[in-house]
Amino acid sequence: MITADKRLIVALDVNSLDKMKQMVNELGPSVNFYKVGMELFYSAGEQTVDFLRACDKEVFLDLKLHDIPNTVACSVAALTRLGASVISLHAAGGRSMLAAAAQAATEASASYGVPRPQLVAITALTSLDEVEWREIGGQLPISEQVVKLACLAQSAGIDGVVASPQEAPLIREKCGPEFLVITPGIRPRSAAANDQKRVATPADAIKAGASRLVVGRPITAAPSPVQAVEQIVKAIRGEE
Ligand SMILES: O=C(O)c1cc(=O)[nH]c(=O)n1[C@@H]1O[C@H](COP(=O)(O)O)[C@@H](O)[C@H]1O
Repeated sequence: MITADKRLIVALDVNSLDKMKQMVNELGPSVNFYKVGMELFYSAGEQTVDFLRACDKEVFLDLKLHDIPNTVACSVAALTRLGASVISLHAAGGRSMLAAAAQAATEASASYGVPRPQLVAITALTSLDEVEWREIGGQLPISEQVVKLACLAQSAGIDGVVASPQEAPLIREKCGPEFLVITPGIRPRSAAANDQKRVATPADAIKAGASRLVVGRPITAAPSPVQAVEQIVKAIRGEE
């Protein structure tokens, strides 16, 4: 079995603790970073994060917070207690919301005695293409809007963004080498796109400047999830 690579985050998009445990046990030491998103968290709650932490796995808690600054700050404080390494919120919540969240993460981590989670801002969902983007009022091309939101998030004290690999080079150029760029919309050449529109292969996402790749169905729905992980990790390492 291949050694784990923290640049791969596997999305555990299942609806029960049992199904989650089954996938984590199947993947074993080949994966050390998992994403708990809305489906799993709303189905099984905090015990999902507790289980992963007990297995020594890192967690990206992807609840995509988007509300007024006070509500998001208090939610970030509550979630910080769980010990996730990364928490997501929407860049479209605006500067005050982003700054309040960043401050809450710092204060809550000190008061709970846990490491400060990194906050990442959702820019434009990878399921959107230019047509749907204009339909919701997008004025700039998606790539320009994503970079604009990335710069806003960075200047408000946010640690990184979630964007498609297609925008990663522009974000890197504007926000520098330290800024976290997490890219879903990852599809190995043989995998179905499903509902994703702005996609790239694992190798291309890394070349584009992504720090970490989020991959769900190409692994979890594969005939052999372990083999799918091996292929993706090799691609990330430039060994394919
Ligand atoms: O925040 C995310 O992780 C996210 C943002 C985005 O723009 N697009 C996106 O697909 N995601 C998540 O990334 C995962 C992608 O899953 P697959 O399409 O199955 O690989 C899902 O859990 C989505 O919720």
